[in-house]
Amino acid sequence: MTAPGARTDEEAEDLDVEEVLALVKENPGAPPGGPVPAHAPHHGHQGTSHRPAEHRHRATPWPEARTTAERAARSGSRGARRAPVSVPLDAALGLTLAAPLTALTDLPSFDTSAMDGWAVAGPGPWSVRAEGALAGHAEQEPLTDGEAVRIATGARVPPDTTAVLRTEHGRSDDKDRLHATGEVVHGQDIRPRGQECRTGDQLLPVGTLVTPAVIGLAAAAGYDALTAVPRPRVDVLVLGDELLTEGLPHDGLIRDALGPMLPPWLRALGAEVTAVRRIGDDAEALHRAVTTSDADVLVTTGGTAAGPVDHVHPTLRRIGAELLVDGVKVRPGHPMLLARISERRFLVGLPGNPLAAVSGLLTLAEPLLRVLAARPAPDPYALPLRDGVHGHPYDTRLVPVVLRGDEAVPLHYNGPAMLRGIAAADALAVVPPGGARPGRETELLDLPWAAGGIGVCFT
Ligand SMILES: Nc1nc2c(c(=O)[nH]1)N[C@H]1C(S)=C(S)[C@@H](COP(=O)(O)OP(=O)(O)OC[C@H]3O[C@@H](n4cnc5c(N)ncnc54)[C@H](O)[C@@H]3O)O[C@H]1N2
Ligand code: MOO
Repeated sequence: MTAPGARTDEEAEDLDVEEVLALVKENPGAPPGGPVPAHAPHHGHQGTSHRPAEHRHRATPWPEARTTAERAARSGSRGARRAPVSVPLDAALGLTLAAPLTALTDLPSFDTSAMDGWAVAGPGPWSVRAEGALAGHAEQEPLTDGEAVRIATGARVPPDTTAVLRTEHGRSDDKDRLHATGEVVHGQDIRPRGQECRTGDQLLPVGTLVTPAVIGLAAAAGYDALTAVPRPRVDVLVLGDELLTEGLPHDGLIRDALGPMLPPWLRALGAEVTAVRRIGDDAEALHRAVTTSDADVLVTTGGTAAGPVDHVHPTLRRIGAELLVDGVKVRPGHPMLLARISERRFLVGLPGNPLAAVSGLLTLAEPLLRVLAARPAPDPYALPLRDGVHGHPYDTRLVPVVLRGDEAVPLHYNGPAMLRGIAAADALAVVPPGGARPGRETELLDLPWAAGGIGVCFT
């Protein structure tokens, strides 16, 4: 039973963000307490008040939406993942190993000098051979006791070498005999064959993300190509008649922010972007684009809500797609959706409001693409919020933050239609329903260019 004056869940879901903020301020008992950053107010249609009640109740809680997206990518006999392929080293950055990296050679593959100096045999002084040993050159004759040869770092040490004497630790007398200026330890500055690995040793397991260092190790270990999970192919379909691809906004037309933003972001999430198509608000063109694409994942932008030209739901119904997520209890971005359009193909519907699209990207596309690309899940982490953040009563909020020391600082300009906050952000804070007080530990979603910065996002 509902207490007099209290709002029911359904009524509260009907609140738009401005109303929710007002409600929190009016009620001193409601969290969060303390000062609240002056978030820019949200304008336009924020709420679900225009949507039919049965639609609202299908909205999935935010954490569950993410696990649904992961599960969808895993379902089926071998999951929806593409079969492993052999990829040349220079194209493998950001992929995941589908076979262990096993050494094809000993490393080093021969006994090597670790320093520039002389290879020596037995105790000094030594007579020095006329011809030196350079890296990459033919093997030298064995040394005999009392003999030395000039040697470069990385050169093969001649057979029967007992030590390498660094240039700075040797001097020649007037008869051109070489003396050590200090103690010479047997084996010093020789890298023995197989010191790092033997042929057949496993260097890295299946599932390793291919970083620049992995590419370097693979090359050193004899590989020309790697067996890897290919990037899932993604077509981006940008909906909306109001969008310009260049110049200044005019006459009610605005610049398309998502067409330029999504491809590099999707690549950072492990995808290969195979096409970016501008569809307009044309149901037939959307149907054609969806049914003729052979991408693994279609990402649409806009057209997810219930307006007269919102064609995503009708198109999914027309092709008999299975809606796995139809609305998420998250602000911004709640009309986002995930559908299975055939056994191994998916459609992620991102809302048109740009920050709402980012929210959909990180809530649905990130887990889906991560599993399809066989990337490891990032370790969840949390930091205290420096300032309190108002929450929605029932929905999670994603709020751009910068990381300063051990704190996350919420940014202004976090309205659904704004990119100003996220463009300056290091991460998105996951603010639970009800909000967060200053100092509260809050889960953070890293942005791909902020996390470790290995640059896979820019490939
Ligand atoms: N009756 C309802 N109206 C709205 C609801 C609702 O539940 N019922 N939800 C609101 C929320 S929340 C959001 S978010 C938006 C989502 O709308 P759509 O996904 O249908 O997107 P559009 O209507 O096409 O566009 C919304 C907004 O975003 C601008 N936009 C679209 N594409 C781009 C782009 N590529 N670059 C920059 N800006 C873009 C577009 O011009 C609109 O201003 O719906 C609310 N309404
Ligand atoms: O306002 Mo809507 O929550 O998705 O951006």
